[in-house]
Amino acid sequence: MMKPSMLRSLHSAVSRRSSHLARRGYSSESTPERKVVVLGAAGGIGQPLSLLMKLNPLVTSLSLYDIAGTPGVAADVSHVNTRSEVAGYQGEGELGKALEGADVVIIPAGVPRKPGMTRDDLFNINAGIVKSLCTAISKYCPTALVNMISNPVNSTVPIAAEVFKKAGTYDEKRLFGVTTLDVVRAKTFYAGKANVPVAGVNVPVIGGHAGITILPLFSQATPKANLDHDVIVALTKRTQDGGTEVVEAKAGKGSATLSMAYAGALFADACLKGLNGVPDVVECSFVQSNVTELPFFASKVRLGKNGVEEVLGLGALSDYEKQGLENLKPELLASIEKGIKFANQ
Ligand SMILES: NC(=O)c1ccc[n+]([C@@H]2O[C@H](COP(=O)([O-])OP(=O)(O)OC[C@H]3O[C@@H](n4cnc5c(N)ncnc54)[C@H](O)[C@@H]3O)[C@@H](O)[C@H]2O)c1
Ligand SMILES: O=C(O)C[C@H](O)C(=O)O
Repeated sequence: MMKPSMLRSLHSAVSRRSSHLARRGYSSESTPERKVVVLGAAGGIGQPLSLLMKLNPLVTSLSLYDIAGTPGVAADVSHVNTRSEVAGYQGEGELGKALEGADVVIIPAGVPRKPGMTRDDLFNINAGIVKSLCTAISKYCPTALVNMISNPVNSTVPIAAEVFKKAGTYDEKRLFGVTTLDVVRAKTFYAGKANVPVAGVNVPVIGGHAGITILPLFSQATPKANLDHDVIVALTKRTQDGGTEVVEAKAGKGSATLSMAYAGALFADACLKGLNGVPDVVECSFVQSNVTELPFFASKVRLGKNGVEEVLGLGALSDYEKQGLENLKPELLASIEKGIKFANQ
């Protein structure tokens, strides 16, 4: 028989734990049912991302779709003893069922780069894939938050917007280009140079997701460090070339998959927390925007119950960053216009 004092301390430990989880948006009593769909779930990103979403206690239903290979991935992931139910769907005939009732749809479907390619070289194949998947989203889950990972993000997000507009389902608050990997890289590289613990580092990354359109704002990085200008220039270039660094190291076997799965899981988790009403969820993302004259732009975004609650301004930029911002605009605009044109052909 447990003594009353022991019962009291057990009870207070449990309530401390539940209020800690509730603050992080994880309380099972207050957490609604959430369905997350991964399109391209059998791929290099899709598989580890599916596992990470299975580990997320905010997810109750995990739907894994691909043109092939999903029964195996779903069977494998479904044995993990966490909250969500897992279902695998394979082939276009099952896409509708995969999407129905989705709260968040994550799209890592499409081909990755090989050495020597730009992300734009993927346009011809991936634009068509994204167009058909977004057509299905507008039909089967028009109110889901869409997390676009497929490259070139600078064009695939505008393609998705046009598809949704044509279907009459476009809500700019619900469409996100996932640029979290740029933030993850900027944080890692900055922590190394500033010699600070990476867990406490924050670096906003604005613009887009390709080469010079990726603009990390190290002048706003925290904790502050007095890094020389040439170090900032090198950090900026390394962040912009982070994807290429991985593509070259993989030598023809694809691009970032594990770090991308991590970044995609972080961003989807932020979307779920926003949907669940957790306050002050802020992440960088490539969204419809009027912070510059470009129609889509990555910056800090506050996430809420309807997706984007507020697109935050850029804050103060250094002269180097101001120049970087002007330099990226023509390329980013051309990629956005290319996507819009493709979707309207
Ligand atoms: N946003 C980012 O930061 C970021 C980072 C890394 C990679 N990416 C991009 O993510 C994409 C996927 O990369 P990967 O390494 O996982 O590639 P991968 O080839 O390993 O996997 C892609 C998966 O997509 C599937 N697929 C193809 N057509 C499909 C369709 N119509 N419907 C559903 N699934 C389909 C394939 O069967 C495959 O399983 C690439 O375009 C890559 O450039 C983006
Ligand atoms: O670099 C790529 O092609 C993949 C991705 O966009 C990345 O940044 O790693």
